[in-house]
Amino acid sequence: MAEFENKLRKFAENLFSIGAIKFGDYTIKLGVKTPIYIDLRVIVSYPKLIDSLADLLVEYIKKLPKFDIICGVPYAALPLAGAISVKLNIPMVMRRKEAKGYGLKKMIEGVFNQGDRCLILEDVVTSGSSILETVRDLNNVGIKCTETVVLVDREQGGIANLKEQGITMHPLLNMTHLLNYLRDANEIDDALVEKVTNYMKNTQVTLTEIKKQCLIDRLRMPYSERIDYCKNKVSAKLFKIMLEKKSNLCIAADVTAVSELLDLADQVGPHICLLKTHIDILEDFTPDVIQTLKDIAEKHNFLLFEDRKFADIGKTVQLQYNKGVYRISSWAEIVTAHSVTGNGLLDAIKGSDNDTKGVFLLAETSSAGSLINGAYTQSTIKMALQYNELVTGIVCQNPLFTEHPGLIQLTPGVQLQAGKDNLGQQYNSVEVVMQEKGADIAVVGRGITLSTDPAKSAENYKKLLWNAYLKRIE
Ligand SMILES: O=c1ccn([C@@H]2O[C@H](COP(=O)(O)O)[C@@H](O)[C@H]2O)c(=O)[nH]1
Repeated sequence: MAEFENKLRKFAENLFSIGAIKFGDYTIKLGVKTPIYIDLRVIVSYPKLIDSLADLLVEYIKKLPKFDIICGVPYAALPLAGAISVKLNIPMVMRRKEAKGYGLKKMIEGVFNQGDRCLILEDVVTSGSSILETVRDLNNVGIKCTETVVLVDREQGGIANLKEQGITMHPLLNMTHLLNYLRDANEIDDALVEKVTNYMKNTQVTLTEIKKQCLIDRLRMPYSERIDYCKNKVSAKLFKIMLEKKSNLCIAADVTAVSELLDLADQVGPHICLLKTHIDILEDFTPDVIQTLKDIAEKHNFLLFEDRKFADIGKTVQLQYNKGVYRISSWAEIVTAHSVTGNGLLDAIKGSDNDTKGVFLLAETSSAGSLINGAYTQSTIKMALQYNELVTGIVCQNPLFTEHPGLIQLTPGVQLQAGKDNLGQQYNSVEVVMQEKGADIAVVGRGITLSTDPAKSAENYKKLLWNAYLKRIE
């Protein structure tokens, strides 16, 4: 025991001597001011220190509940997590910090199994928010987290905040120990110890504050809470319809006869929040179809959504949207657009008002061999955020923009079972799109339109999708 404490003292003194502990006026995460700053990122320059610290941690960790994998909170804890992983021969996973919000990039790198128990390693804890962000991303891929080992606990609320979220923190050192050890070693005086101790007592960070500033994850938020984040009026309206009808089902009404379209709309109407059309595939389209369609939409309380996938220069899109036989802007509350031609296209759709218009931007497609890459996806999300008063959401296949609960993820390529058609369309099951792929609304076409009883089939999809959503936010 005394021997272990001596090692901790030595560790504290070493940290001070390499400049990892600084006294002065600093600002840390969440805008908190501090008279002591601990920056363990410098330890990468001291391999022997990493080695001896890893030995100390291994000794400490052996007393904790068993775990299957280890994850260091980026970045300071990563080299230590690596060293411990090697010493204990326990695999490590890494949480990508920079991948947030774009591309097909996985948030968690490494090999793991669903249900694996993960020990989280963190360098310094103030409020616990970085650990909770890591836990969120690990939980999202099915990894369980209940324990975290922390090198230094600043004693500003971290332990309690983590406990509230079901995580037990095991600090190697806390601030009180650290200050005492440094004073015993004549590195700091009593006045400084008192100053830092008072500061810690007066600057406790609560879980509510953390949740307000970070930890936003649309995948875990109920639709009802996301309405307040919507900048586009149509998104808010859509969320309200979804909640009223308990439906996150969009039908892809890809039929070629007007009578079929109207019949289908009336049959599936009670079960959908959106009816998606490709209006130009109707062989007998006449403008009066639109009024009938609008009446059905009103009767069953769903929105009309033309999947036009605009992709031209702004001027042409303006004409395509407002003119021609289809006069899309006069009836479709939502349209789709590619981001490929840039802002002009959205300016064209926006026109002079955007209160009643919504756009889903395509950031990924469900088709095999798509040429869209991560950079394009990322730029599309940026564009969506820039035009957030017009953009309802994003069409994509992966859980992107999780920190933007006001945007809706629309995911096509959904059937009861995973599969594909003979022209490159790829399907995921309801559970996969809702629980793994981040869909808020699933688009189902032939899964319903080709069934013998579309109304029944739509009702079934509606229930499955809604239950999958409820499970996701549990
Ligand atoms: O990436 C995309 C974008 C749009 N779609 C459209 O969704 C439906 C899917 O119909 P299924 O019959 O369920 O395959 C269709 O209207 C597509 O144009 C998509 O599939 N993938």
